[in-house]
Amino acid sequence: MDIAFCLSDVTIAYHGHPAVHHISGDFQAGSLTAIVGPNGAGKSTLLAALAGLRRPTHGKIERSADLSRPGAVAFLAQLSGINSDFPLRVLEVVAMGAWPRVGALGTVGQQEREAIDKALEQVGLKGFEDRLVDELSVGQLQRVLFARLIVQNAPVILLDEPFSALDAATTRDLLSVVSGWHREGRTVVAVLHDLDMVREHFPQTLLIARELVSWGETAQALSNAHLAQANHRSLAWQDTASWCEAPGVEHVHVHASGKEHH
Ligand SMILES: Nc1ncnc2c1ncn2[C@@H]1O[C@H](COP(=O)(O)OP(=O)(O)OP(=O)(O)O)[C@@H](O)[C@H]1O
Repeated sequence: MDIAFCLSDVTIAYHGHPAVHHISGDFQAGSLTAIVGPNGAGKSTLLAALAGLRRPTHGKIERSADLSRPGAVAFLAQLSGINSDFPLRVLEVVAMGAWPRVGALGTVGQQEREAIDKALEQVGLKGFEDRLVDELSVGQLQRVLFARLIVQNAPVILLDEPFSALDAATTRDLLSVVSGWHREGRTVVAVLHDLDMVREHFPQTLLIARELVSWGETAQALSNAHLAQANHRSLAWQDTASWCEAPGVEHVHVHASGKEHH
């Protein structure tokens, strides 16, 4: 089977403190994977690195060759609202998904317009085209951002906590979009906290607690032993930060007192 991302000994540090530590493994093309772990486990950091927004401090992430074209890896950051000094309408935000094909200054043609209409219908927002996005509810905004992802039509889609703060109906609708992407053979990776949802809808799971705890079929990856191990590690880093022996990572040891020791 083809590999979408190959991680070799990936460490990502902020100011010398490793947030992701020595992760190795592959994301198979066409897989649907949940990234799970305690708060501060490095999930968002790892996802941002897959998106190419963060460079590993040590080790490397190789992408399959077909993912080098612009827009081939779609990324949805944690929901935080859209900040803009000028009013953006739903249609304009969804049309941004077509930018990798038409360019920032290009015109959206008939074919793209049809894709936008179809995407809005799929997320239940037909008729919302002219609404201002900063007047939408959190759930409606997330539907708009999913419509943008549908229009982008990327082979790889990365989602950071896509269902947090959403009601049951919105979650169900957007989960079915994710399942559809999986059926279409796209590679989907999502950071999630709801383990029941992961067990029901995500065949693969990567459990991280700064270091890799488990990665594989969800039932196995989320065994009680693995979850206990992840919790144990998170308690440990709340006490003292771990050392990183990777070259290029400054050795800083932070004690519970907050004092740094180099
Ligand atoms: N931009 C940054 N600068 C410095 N430290 C950061 C930055 N982003 C994250 N960190 C630190 O890296 C560690 C991992 O953070 P990250 O957000 O990746 O974890 P997470 O597993 O996604 O957490 P959560 O479940 O709470 O969202 C944390 O200790 C965090 O404080």
